[in-house]
Amino acid sequence: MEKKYIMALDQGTTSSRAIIFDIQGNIVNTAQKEFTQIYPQVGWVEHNPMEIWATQSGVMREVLEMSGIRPDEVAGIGITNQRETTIVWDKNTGKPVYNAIVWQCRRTADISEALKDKGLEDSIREKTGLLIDAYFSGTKIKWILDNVEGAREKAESGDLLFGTVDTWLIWNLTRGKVHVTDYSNASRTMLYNIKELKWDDEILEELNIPKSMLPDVRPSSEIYGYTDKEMLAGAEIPIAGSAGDQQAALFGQACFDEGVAKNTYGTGCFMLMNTGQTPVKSNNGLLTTIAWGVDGKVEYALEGSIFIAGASIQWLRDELKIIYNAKQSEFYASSVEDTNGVYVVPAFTGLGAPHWDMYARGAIMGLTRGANREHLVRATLESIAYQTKDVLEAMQDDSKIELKGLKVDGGACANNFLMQFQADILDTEIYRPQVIETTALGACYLAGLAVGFWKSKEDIKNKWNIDKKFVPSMEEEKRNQLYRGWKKAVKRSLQWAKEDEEEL
Ligand SMILES: Nc1ncnc2c1ncn2[C@@H]1O[C@H](COP(=O)(O)OP(=O)(O)O)[C@@H](O)[C@H]1O
Ligand SMILES: O=P(O)(O)OC[C@H](O)CO
Repeated sequence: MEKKYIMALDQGTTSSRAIIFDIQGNIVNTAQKEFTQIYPQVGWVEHNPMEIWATQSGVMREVLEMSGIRPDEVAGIGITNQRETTIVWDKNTGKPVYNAIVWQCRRTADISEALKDKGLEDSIREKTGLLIDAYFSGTKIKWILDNVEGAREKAESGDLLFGTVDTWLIWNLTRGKVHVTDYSNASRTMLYNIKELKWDDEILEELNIPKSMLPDVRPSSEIYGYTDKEMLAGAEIPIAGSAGDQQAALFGQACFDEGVAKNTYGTGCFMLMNTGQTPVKSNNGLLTTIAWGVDGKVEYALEGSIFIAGASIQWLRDELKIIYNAKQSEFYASSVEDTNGVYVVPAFTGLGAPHWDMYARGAIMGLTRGANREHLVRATLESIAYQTKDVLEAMQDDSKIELKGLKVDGGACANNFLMQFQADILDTEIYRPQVIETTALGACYLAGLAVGFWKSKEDIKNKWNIDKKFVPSMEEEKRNQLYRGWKKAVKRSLQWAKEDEEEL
């Protein structure tokens, strides 16, 4: 049977998606299913790994059926995933010993603080490129081993496996035959030495994590294994690519050259800049991370992680109930000339880059008697653009590269008001591609390269097509004045929860 398609499995924080692409890199069909978010305590976030697998394998079958495509027409599967989220399972039964601890979960803040108190910040940064934070997988594994009955003994006797979501999916797709991850996902565990390309024995010892639990780390584009025969009507499809979702988006945006960056506007916002084969150390609160391992070499990126972006629009919809859907935010924001002096700082789960303040909390500043719904909606959208500016300034300073333009993707980049305001406040052109599902596209390209569906990165670069360019048109004085107001508002939100605790 002629191989005409590549399938991307995009396992995100709120939903599992399967997308089929043709040889032009166009989307043929998509199937998507949301799954349960579990909040056992304030600040804790979990997913059920079996539900992750059930939804992901379900949409994989569904997208084939709805498109009338036979599994043996698919040349390869590429995987991309929410990063850092931690799953530990028993290799004999295939059953997780605990729920997946999600990247947003703050339960290991104290384990992280303890590492900082021991003065390990510099060495961990040097080796892993990361700051010590509950965000990453390392402390989450330790929590499971310390808190789930019998887990440590089983781990020490070699019966437990750890994986980020890519690893969990590959293990299940191959029915337990393959236990691997790719460089980009390994670089988010806080256990992996991104320069020497190996699991770090000292950090493992510090966190008391047996090395036998860890997956093999492999390039982002190669055949790891094949789907089990019983899964898709006897077809054995090569699982041929894998990358964390933000790195996959960088690849899908064809940011292959040094100094080229993208920003993904989803639940959070993640800006990554390709820094080539050099890991650039940040002096401004950015992360150094592996972009991918492709063509026999590993490339790096600088990353600014913003925890709340599109999620603030969900907050307007679900909590404040002042919009019916995300799209409506554009209409309200455009119906007023400005925010009437209102600023929203959506620090609902603290602030990520470049502030890294676990104790910051959300704030609405500058309210006056005339402030209305439209102003609040506009201020919330503007906050996404301001947070991006904070990150971009840090990135330019670290890389010494002045960005000439920024490629964008993710659900919220469909908002034209937001994109124009972003161009204005950055004073930089914004390029929105025709395919904004770049995360899945990146996974598809990585798999396609491994199975020879596409020949080279050049081949892929030529497929990048623009939908719309946003050109800055704001006066410098106004831009500076608006941004000063934002900085003032952020200052007021920092350390809020901590002071509160002290007062109590
Ligand atoms: N037109 C819009 N304007 C503003 N925000 C939007 C718009 N459409 C979607 N969003 C936001 O984008 C997010 C969904 O984007 P998506 O890329 O699917 O995110 P994720 O992969 O993180 O789940 C949601 O938080 C939603 O509120
Ligand atoms: O699933 P997303 O799009 O919210 O992305 C989550 C990131 O990978 C977290 O680091």
